[in-house]
Amino acid sequence: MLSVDRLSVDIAGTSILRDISLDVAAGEIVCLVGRNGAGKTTLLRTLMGQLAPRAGVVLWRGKALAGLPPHEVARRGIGFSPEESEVFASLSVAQNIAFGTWTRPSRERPAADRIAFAYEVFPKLVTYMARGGAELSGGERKMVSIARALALDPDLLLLDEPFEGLSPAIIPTIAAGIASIRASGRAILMAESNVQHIPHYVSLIYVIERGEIVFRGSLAAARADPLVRQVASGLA
Ligand SMILES: Nc1ncnc2c1ncn2[C@@H]1O[C@H](COP(=O)(O)OP(=O)(O)OP(=O)(O)O)[C@@H](O)[C@H]1O
Repeated sequence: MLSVDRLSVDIAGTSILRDISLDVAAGEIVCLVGRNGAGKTTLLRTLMGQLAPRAGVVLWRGKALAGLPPHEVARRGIGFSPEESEVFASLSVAQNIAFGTWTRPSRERPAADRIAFAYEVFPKLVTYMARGGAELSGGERKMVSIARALALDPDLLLLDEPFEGLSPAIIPTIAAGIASIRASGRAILMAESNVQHIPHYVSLIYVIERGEIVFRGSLAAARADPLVRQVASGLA
């Protein structure tokens, strides 16, 4: 479904990602693990078309994404919830979630159905619909951010550290939402710096260190790997 082949990205003349190769199959949950500054956000932003690679190929359903702007990448079925959530403070929760649905018209699934699915994933949001974006906790903002991405009906959802900075009390709610997204058959590529946050049903782990993939394997293999133990926090 998504195939990344030897992707390299420079920012302001500095090499940030080098020769990244990675695959996500339909319906799979793939986790990109690495410490802060390893390059996880840079990779997700490049996949979304927010950064241009220096070299390499990104294929989505067999077609190159090179040069497409972020809204075109989203139209092709890739959604993104950034680490900072990026909820619009001046819009209500309902407006934030509906925002942009017109950019992905679909005759099979009208916007109302896609929005309804987003509320099914995070039922608590129904009670906050009228609340302003500026009046939300970090966990509520995270739910709105993921729900907004879901309302565009992505087949692949990119989640950048969805648990980062959240209160422990809200983490199970976000984890349950991710589980229901997975149950709906959508694929997820999730960046994470803490191995304890990785769902046990993850299909594949990639570990990124200083802009390079240094490990690819199962969660059990990752937990047993001495190199992974050095670069990923949360390993017991
Ligand atoms: N706009 C930028 N200008 C210069 N350097 C940048 C820029 N964006 C990212 N970097 C650098 O690229 C490297 C990778 O950053 P990135 O944000 O991708 O890491 P990360 O793994 O997502 O970590 P974090 O969780 O801390 O965001 C870091 O060294 C960072 O300082």
